[in-house]
Amino acid sequence: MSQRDKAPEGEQQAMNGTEDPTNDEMLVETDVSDGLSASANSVADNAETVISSEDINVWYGDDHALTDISMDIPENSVTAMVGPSGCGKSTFLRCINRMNDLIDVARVEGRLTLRGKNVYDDDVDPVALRRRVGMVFQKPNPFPKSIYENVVYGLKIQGIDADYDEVVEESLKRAALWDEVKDRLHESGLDLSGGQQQRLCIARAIATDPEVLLMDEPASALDPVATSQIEDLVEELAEDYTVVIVTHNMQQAARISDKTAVFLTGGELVEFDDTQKIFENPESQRVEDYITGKFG
Ligand SMILES: Nc1ncnc2c1ncn2[C@@H]1O[C@H](COP(=O)(O)OP(=O)(O)OP(=O)(O)O)[C@@H](O)[C@H]1O
Repeated sequence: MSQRDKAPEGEQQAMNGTEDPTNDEMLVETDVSDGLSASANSVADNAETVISSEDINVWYGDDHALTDISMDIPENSVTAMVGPSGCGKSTFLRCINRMNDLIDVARVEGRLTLRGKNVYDDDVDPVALRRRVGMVFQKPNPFPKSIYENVVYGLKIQGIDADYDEVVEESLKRAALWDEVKDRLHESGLDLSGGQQQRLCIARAIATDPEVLLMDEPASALDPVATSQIEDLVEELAEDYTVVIVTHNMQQAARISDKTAVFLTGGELVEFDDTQKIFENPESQRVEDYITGKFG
């Protein structure tokens, strides 16, 4: 790993938020197609591909975690990654912004392009890539700083000159948090509720104006009200960003995503299609069994 691949302190802290203390997989038989929202399956046929994965394989040492993953993710949409624990969803997410570079034993092969450019080319700076591809983790992980400083953190460490007041207001508004915090911007981000902290992390991720937002189970540590706020927010964010979200919650995937990728044990992408198709009429029996909770 080269020096510049190393995450700055803040990103390293953010990495610490990836452990998975919960497992809310649907283990009972259920009809999740009821959750399909009006927005599901709404990606325009001519939507441009933003991320294209071509035969991506990932190994951790000798363990083959992802096998020949190929999919095209359209712009301004929500793509959900679902599948049982350990099937490689987070690993795939981390391929998109090269977070796997930070794991010494990880090896990635294949092509993964962002607007046509292979992010694994030698001339791609992973830090610059992560500016274009923001990430939000499972556990809200604001820094022990003020709300204001949390939002401008990425801009400051990257030395980006901007009207910080404007960025803070705009980012907090986009993250649906402004009204709740506008009078306490200089209080600690750690004093917010869990749901507010997660929206602060979303504001921090969008402050650097990325094109893509990766979200690794962003609501699984939150209560139902905060979860619902995050779901509404994700749908709104897809008007401006390409959102890729990992979730264990089938109803959440059905509610908020336009495309769904179903990974199954062994790091295999079994089906990738419009969310409505996956939940109402999947091609694969294994996918049908999984989404109806016949196996976890
Ligand atoms: N840093 C790592 N070092 C070694 N093996 C890893 C590492 N991260 C993940 N793995 C392994 O890779 C496989 C895929 O893990 P990954 O976390 O991507 O799955 P997941 O589908 O996101 O799981 P979950 O839903 O439980 O978060 C698992 O077998 C896991 O043990």
